[in-house]
Amino acid sequence: MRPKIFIDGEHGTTGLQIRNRLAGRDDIEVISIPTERRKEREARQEYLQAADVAILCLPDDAARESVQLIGDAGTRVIDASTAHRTAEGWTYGFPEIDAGQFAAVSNAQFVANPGCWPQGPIALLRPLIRAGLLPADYPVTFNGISGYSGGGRQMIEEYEAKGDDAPEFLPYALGLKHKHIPELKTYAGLSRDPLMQPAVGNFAQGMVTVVPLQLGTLARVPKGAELHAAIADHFAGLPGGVVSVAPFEATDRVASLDPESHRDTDGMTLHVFANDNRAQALLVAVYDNLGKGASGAAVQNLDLMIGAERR
Ligand SMILES: NC(=O)C1=CN([C@@H]2O[C@H](COP(=O)(O)OP(=O)(O)OC[C@H]3O[C@@H](n4cnc5c(N)ncnc54)[C@H](OP(=O)(O)O)[C@@H]3O)[C@@H](O)[C@H]2O)C=CC1
Ligand SMILES: CC(=O)N[C@@H](CCC(=O)OP(=O)(O)O)C(=O)O
Repeated sequence: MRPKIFIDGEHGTTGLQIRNRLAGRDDIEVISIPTERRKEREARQEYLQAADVAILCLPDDAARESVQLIGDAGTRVIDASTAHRTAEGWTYGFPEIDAGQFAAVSNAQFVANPGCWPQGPIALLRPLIRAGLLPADYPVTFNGISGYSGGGRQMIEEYEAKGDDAPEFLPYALGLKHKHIPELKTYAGLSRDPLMQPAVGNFAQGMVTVVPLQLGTLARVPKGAELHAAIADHFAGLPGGVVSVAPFEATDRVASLDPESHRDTDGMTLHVFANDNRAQALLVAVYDNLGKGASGAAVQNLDLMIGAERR
């Protein structure tokens, strides 16, 4: 029997991208709610309970409601929203954070798909903290830029209406309380709240996240090559081949840091740049906010949960 997959919110930005990625697959059956009934509780409950795996591509409150509507039907869930990322009983759907996380996702009933922003900094910082090269209480700041599809249908409509008149680069979350901070802190292994400074650009898809490090403040100052080796060692040999680590290089410009360079891919590329004389380093992650940042990650988690070959 092919597993039945229901995408709750399949007409939204993340949902549509998941549907496109699943189109043409004959190992699963995607069940779709009639468009006009997509917000009716009873109809959603019927589909949520009939599915083997439900993928929630909804605002946080609606995602919580979906879990409640499933009740004890046994449906497995991948939630793309922020609602359950640090919640008890949920498995964090970023399999590459630990070798054992692939099996944890495969066996989980409830998988919280990661947020687009935290994924890059988590991939970069967690191996360094684990290796003892950065202390857990390091005062992390990170900045970055995302395509406007990160803001969902509403932001896409706003940017597309303005066209060239939309701002090229717009910092936001200036209240310093972005909803992704707890997730980043938890899975990077930090003991203090990181300072997050995101921006949105006038392009649809793609993102770059940058963590600058002032290493001179540490009791033992690691060299850039050590940081790179720790990150590269962590990701070497992990299944899936989704996260790759670029060679360590002394350079001022790298064309592949273009946030759109990973558009429509599910991969993530990590870079380390450093000036050892200054005891400074930059950790950089490049990916598609709708690829590894959302829909690509959801399909990767689905494949682990249903035991499908990675495509
Ligand atoms: N876009 C991105 O890069 C990322 C998004 N996410 C998360 O994924 C989730 C979906 O985001 P995104 O796809 O961008 O958002 P969109 O606004 O593009 O899509 C949300 C969808 O949910 C539908 N919806 C809203 N309320 C309900 C409800 N009560 N019942 C059923 N359907 C409902 C909307 O329908 P309608 O439009 O008709 O109101 C819409 O189709 C969010 O939690 C978001 O934070 C996570 C990582 C990255
Ligand atoms: C450009 C933009 O507005 N981006 C969104 C990213 C949303 C997202 O990643 O959604 P989750 O919180 O469900 O992960 C933001 O910063 O809120």
